[in-house]
Amino acid sequence: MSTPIAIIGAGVAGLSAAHALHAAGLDIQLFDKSRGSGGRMASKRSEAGVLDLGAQYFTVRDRRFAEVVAQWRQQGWVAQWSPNLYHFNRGQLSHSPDEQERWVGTPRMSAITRGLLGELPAHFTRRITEIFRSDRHWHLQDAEGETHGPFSRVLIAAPAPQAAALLGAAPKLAAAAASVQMEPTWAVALAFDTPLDTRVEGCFVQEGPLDWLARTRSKPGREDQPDTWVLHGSSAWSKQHLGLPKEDVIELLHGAFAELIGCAVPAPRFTLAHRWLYARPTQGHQWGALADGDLGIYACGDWCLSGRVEGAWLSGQEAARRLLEHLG
Ligand SMILES: Cc1cc2nc3c(=O)[nH]c(=O)nc-3n(C[C@H](O)[C@H](O)[C@H](O)COP(=O)(O)OP(=O)(O)OC[C@H]3O[C@@H](n4cnc5c(N)ncnc54)[C@H](O)[C@@H]3O)c2cc1C
Ligand SMILES: NC(=O)c1ccc[n+]([C@@H]2O[C@H](COP(=O)([O-])OP(=O)(O)OC[C@H]3O[C@@H](n4cnc5c(N)ncnc54)[C@H](O)[C@@H]3O)[C@@H](O)[C@H]2O)c1
Repeated sequence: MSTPIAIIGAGVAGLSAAHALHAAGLDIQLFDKSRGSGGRMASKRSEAGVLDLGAQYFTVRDRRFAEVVAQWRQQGWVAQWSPNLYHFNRGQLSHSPDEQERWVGTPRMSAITRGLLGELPAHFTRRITEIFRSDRHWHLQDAEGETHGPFSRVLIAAPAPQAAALLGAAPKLAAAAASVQMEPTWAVALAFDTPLDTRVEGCFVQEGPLDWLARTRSKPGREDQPDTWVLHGSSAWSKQHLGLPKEDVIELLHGAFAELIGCAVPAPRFTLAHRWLYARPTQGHQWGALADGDLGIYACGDWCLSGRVEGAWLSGQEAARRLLEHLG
């Protein structure tokens, strides 16, 4: 058996790379600090049903991504979501229909990464703290002090600040990753016993604390869920309120929601808040992926491209392509 390749991060980018490398006949091993796969496209099980707290949907612009999404659709992992869309601007809630195709995982966003993970070898609840070389191979150290290896190559598929911290052995790559600023997002879920009397199913919010809100049961595969809403704070508001206790975040975003939604909003029977520290890069890049073929270190993630699900998937493909190219 050949020496395997380590992939740190089992979000869309890491799993995209894992798939491409596995398909090329290479042994890979995935490591993630969380309890499961998905990263920022994870879904949380709760007493109010499954909640998509991170990525809400994705769009498709690239031909290669379109091909893979067609396969995901055939496998039953995704379906189109055509919400009744609104936008909120200058104190006005307005209907805002468009022609854009939007896709969601079914019956939850994490169905995609769960499908991609399949039977691939993965180690969860393993926060990697260091990558070091010994005997011409790479080894990983985790937060519990355990070492993993040997690996022939390492591919880091974590958000830029977390990738930068692991790229000490490749200073140029570390500097590029460290130059990427990522902004936080507070996410709040609210569940109501009585469905809200509104036609809104998704809303882009252009002022105030909120950035986006969505009605979970308007998404395919979630029709039977209670009336649950996911609200996202804007980057500016989330940054400003980064250290606020969750109860206060829920109260403030619930208040902003009640003010703009245009119908009576009773007290929710269930609430939840989640803070995404590295939610989105402040700007997109055209790097595809970062690579040092001589060292055998690669980095990928949404921050190497568009800061969206599509960008993450394409970046994983690009990292795998460059790794395979170096192998000859
Ligand atoms: C609130 C929110 C809303 C969004 N909405 C949309 C949307 O509607 N449409 C869209 O296209 N995109 C959206 N996005 C962006 C989208 O979720 C991301 O672009 C995409 O999921 C990023 O995938 P990734 O694999 O690059 O990174 P991630 O999903 O962040 O995966 C990185 C993985 O690395 C792991 N990790 C990090 N450090 C370590 C370490 N030291 N050791 C081990 N594991 C580690 C993490 O646990 C994580 O699982 C949203 C993001 C957020 C946060
Ligand atoms: N909160 C976060 O941390 C985070 C991180 C990454 C991406 N996102 C969001 O993910 C979405 C994905 O982007 P995309 O380009 O794939 O999707 P998209 O084409 O649906 O939306 C892109 C942007 O165009 C505007 N827009 C689109 N349709 C609109 C409509 N009908 N009415 C009014 N405005 C409209 C919105 O400002 C929206 O943010 C974006 O909304 C983005 O803000 C959020």
